[in-house]
Amino acid sequence: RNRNGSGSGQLRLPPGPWQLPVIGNLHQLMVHGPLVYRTMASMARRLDAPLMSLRLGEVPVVVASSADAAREITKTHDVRFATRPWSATIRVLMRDGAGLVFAPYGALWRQLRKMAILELLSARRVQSFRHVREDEARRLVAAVAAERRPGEAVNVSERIAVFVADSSVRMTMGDRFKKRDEFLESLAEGIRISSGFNLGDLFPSSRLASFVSGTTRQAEANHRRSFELIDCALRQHEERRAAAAGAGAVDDEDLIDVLLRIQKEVGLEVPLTMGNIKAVILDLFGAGSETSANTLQWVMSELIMNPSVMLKAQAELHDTLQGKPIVTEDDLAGLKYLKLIIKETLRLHPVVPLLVPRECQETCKVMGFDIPVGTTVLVNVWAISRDPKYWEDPKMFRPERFENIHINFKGTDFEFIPFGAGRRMCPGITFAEASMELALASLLYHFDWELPSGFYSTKLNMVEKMGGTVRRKNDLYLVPTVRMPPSAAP
Ligand code: HEM
Repeated sequence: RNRNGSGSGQLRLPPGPWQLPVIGNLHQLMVHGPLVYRTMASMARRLDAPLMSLRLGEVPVVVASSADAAREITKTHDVRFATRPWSATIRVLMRDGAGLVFAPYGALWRQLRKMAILELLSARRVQSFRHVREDEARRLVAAVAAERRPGEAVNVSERIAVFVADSSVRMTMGDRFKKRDEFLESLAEGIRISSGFNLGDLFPSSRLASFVSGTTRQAEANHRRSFELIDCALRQHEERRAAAAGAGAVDDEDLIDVLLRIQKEVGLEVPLTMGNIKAVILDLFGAGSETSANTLQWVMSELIMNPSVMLKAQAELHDTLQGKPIVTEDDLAGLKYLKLIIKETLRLHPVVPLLVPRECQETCKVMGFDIPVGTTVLVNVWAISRDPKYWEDPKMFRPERFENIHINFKGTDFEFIPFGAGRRMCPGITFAEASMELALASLLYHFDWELPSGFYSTKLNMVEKMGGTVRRKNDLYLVPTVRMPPSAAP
């Protein structure tokens, strides 16, 4: 074990594995491939270190891997860890103004956060988009039915991603976006390059400037492209509004309307620039789409491997709907088992497994160790929610485990925080739940699902891929059989 960290003086840092000069612990992480949350979990277990020090290139990192450590970081010392590290990449991506996800802790972040909680992602706002989700869920089942050939598989991953993307775009700009595919591509790249594991960000002061400038160039190109596409979305939005006003039509506010209205309000503590507005729009997609879509893909993967769970969920749906032609959001409240399935999936497959990185703003003591100012702090939610200390048979997919206990993901039960906790916790839970529940209920109500012939559920490939979020490495292909014909839908 080391007492690492150059210049740490007499500080008592959390224990960590041996470090090499220059690269620190990168070699131990990289040797096991890109699923770093898994490698970090086994390192922390081996060292019995709920708080563990690492150095990734030049970046000092502390990883919290127990419920107590997570509570200390996100609750007890909340304010000290309430800012995000700004790498060279993030600086480029935020050049025209920060959004909510990366805004440094301070007045701008507070204002954006308040706007998100009270206006953009409030329960009332989420409710106001009900018709969009119901309409997109109908399209989802219609698309599966149309694509289906007897005995042939449908790309479920793709259908789910399209459902989530189209609903998000419509809630944001009131309509489909003509450049949706380009936009999603640029967004996925932005998420990947901002995740902090590229060489330029790990060696910010390096003289080997080529990879630093390579990273910066890539970030610059991505930033330019994303902002051009947002400009395009804003223009399309304006044209639509003008046409609607001309026709005397009155529409619900979409999220762009809300943002532009708030921008004009007097008395804002910090003026909102168009740069901030565009960054928030990007945030809503970046933080909301891949996360919800990937979670749904993991749900469907687990259901295929656990057919008795799928049958139980379908039985609940049929009992609740009593032959109604489609699932509506009124039906969701009665679907208790379906909600447990989503909960259990968030436990086994937290798609943001290390939370979004925090940075220590002020040297402080946590669990008897010193965390120096400037340290990047990660919370290994993946490790915590599979730890046998808190979970019986942690690797088993068993939604029933949540039946008689009051553990929830709302940020107070630290053994289960897939959305984080404290001031920086995800503000999009209600938004995410609404689309995930409706899409899942619709897929299970209208179809039975099987693996293509020759595949066995116990052999389903569950290999993960880490981009900005954790997704399936291979798209999920399943064979649907119609159970309740979507054509019966109005
Ligand atoms: C299954 C779906 C989702 C998961 C698992 C998830 C998870 C997370 C996590 C782990 C964080 C970091 C929390 C922390 O640092 O403690 C976060 C932050 C955030 N999420 Fe989500 N999220 C989801 C869906 C959404 C949706 C649908 C939206 C909005 C449309 C959203 C918006 C945000 C924003 C804006 C932040 C940054 C908050 C801040 O820094 O103050 N998320 N999310």
